[in-house]
Amino acid sequence: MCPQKQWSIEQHLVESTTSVLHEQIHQKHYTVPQHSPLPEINVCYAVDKPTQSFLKHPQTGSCQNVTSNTTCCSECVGLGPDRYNQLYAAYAWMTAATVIPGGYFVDRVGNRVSAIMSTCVAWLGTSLFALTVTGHIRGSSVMFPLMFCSRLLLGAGTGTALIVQDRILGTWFADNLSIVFSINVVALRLGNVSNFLLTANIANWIGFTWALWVGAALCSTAVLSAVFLSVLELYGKKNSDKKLTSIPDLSEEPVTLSRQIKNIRLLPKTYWLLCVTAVCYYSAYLPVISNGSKYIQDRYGYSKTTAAYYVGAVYDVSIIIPPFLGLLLKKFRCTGLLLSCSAILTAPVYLLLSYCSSIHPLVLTIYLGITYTTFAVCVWPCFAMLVQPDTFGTAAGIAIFMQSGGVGMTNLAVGKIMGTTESSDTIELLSKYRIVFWVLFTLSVLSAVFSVATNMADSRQNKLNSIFMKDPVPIEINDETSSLLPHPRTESRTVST
Ligand SMILES: NCCCC[C@H](NC(=O)[C@@H](N)CCCCN)C(=O)O
Repeated sequence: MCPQKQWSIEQHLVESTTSVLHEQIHQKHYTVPQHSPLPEINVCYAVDKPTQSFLKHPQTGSCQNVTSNTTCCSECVGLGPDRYNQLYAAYAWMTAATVIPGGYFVDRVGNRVSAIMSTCVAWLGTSLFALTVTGHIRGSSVMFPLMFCSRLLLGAGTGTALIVQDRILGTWFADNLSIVFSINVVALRLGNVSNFLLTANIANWIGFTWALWVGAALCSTAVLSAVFLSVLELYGKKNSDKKLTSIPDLSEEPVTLSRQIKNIRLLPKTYWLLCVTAVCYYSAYLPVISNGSKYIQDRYGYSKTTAAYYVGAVYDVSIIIPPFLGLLLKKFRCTGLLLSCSAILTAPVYLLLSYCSSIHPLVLTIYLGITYTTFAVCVWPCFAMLVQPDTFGTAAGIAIFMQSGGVGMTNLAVGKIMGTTESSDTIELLSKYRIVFWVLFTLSVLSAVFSVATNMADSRQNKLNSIFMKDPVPIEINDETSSLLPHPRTESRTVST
C-alpha cells in the first residue's frame, strides 16, 4: 500500500477548525466562487456556481451591520438551495431529453441550420434569464417560473450545439481529428476557467443583473459565430472539388426517421463499446469534480477556497496539455490505444484519494487532470472515426444521452451513500466517502476494460489506431499526393451539393 500518514482525528479537528475560521472571514462578503463547469457553449452562461451567492441568498439591504456569519448582499434574489438546485436540474434534464432528437435534427437539416438554431435557443435562454432579474420581474411571482424556462431553453440549445460542433469538426477536419478535438477541449476548459476567474468579479463590479446581461451579450457572439461558420461552410463547399473532399452536409438520401433507425441498428459494435467506455469513465470522473472540493475540505481539512483551487487544477491541466496530445496523436495515430492507457491510469486515483492521505491532494488532482484530459482528447474523435457523418448527430446524441443517464445515476448513488444529513462523526463520514470511492473505482475499472474491448473489436479495421493499417489510402489533393492515414472512412463518404 501507499506510505501511510495516519489521518489523526485531532489533526483533522485542528485543521477543520482553521478552515472554518478561514471560511467565516472569507464569507463576510460574497462567497468566492468554486471552480465550476460552464454550460457547454463556452460563452453562454446564465447561472453557475460563481453566481450562486447572488441567486441563493436573500437580499440584505444596504449591507450595514453585517455579522461574520451573514452574507452581505443587497442584490441577491433569495431563491434558496432548493430552487437553486431545481435550476441546475432543469438544465441537466433538458439536455438529456433533447440530445437524441437534437442529434437527429442535426443529421436531418445539416450543420448550418442546426448551428444557428441551437445557438439561438441557448442565447434566448441566457437572455430570458437576465430578464428575470431585471426591473419589475425581479422578485415577482413569475421570476422563478421564467428562470426555470430559461434553463430549459439553455439545456436544449447547448446539448444540440455540442453535437453540431463535433459533427462539423469531424467532417471538415477528417485528417486532423486529434488536433481539432484537442483544441476543442482547450476552448471548453477556457470557458470553465474564465467563468471561475471573471464571473463573480464582474458581478461585484457592475452588479449581478448587468453581469447576467453581459453573459447574454457574450452568448450572442455564439450566434454570430454560428452564422459566420455557416457562411464559411457554404463558401467552402462551393469552392471545394467535390470528388476530392469528404464534406457532406445533407446526404443525397433524405434522412427519414425510419432510415435513421436502420442506420442506428447498423452502427458497429465498436461504437457501442466506446459508448459504455465513455459512460463508465464520466460516471466516475464527474462526481469527483462536483464533490471534490467538499471531500478535500473534509478529508484533508483545507478551507473551501483552497479546496476549490485544488479541484480546479484538473481543468487548469486541461488548458495546457491538449495541444501536445493532439500533435502526438497526429504523429503516432494511435487514439484508441492512448484512450485505453488513460482509462487504465485513471482508476488508481480513486483509491489513492480515499486511502493515501499522505499524498498531497493537489498532486492527485493534477494527475487526474492529466489522465482525464488525455481521455477527453481521445474519446470524442473516436466517435467521429467510427460513425458515418450522416448518422453522426443521432449517434452522438445517443452517446451523450447515455452519458447523462450514467452520471445522473452515479450522483444519485453518491447522494444515497452520503445520506441526507451530513455525519458529524469524522470516522463515519470518511467511511462513507470510502464506499463512494470504491463505487467510482469500480466504474473506472469498467471503463478501462471496455476501452480495451473497443480496441480489440477495432483491431481488424484499425480505424482507431491507423498506425497499424497496412495500406494507407493515397488520394490526390491539389495536385499533391497525400494520404488520409488517420481517417480511412473518408473514402466512403457521400459528397453532396
Ligand atoms: N467535443 C466534445 C467535448 C466534450 C467534452 C466533455 N463534455 C461532456 O462530456 C458533456 N457531455 C458533459 C460534461 C458535463 C460537465 N459540464 C468534457 O470532458 O467535459
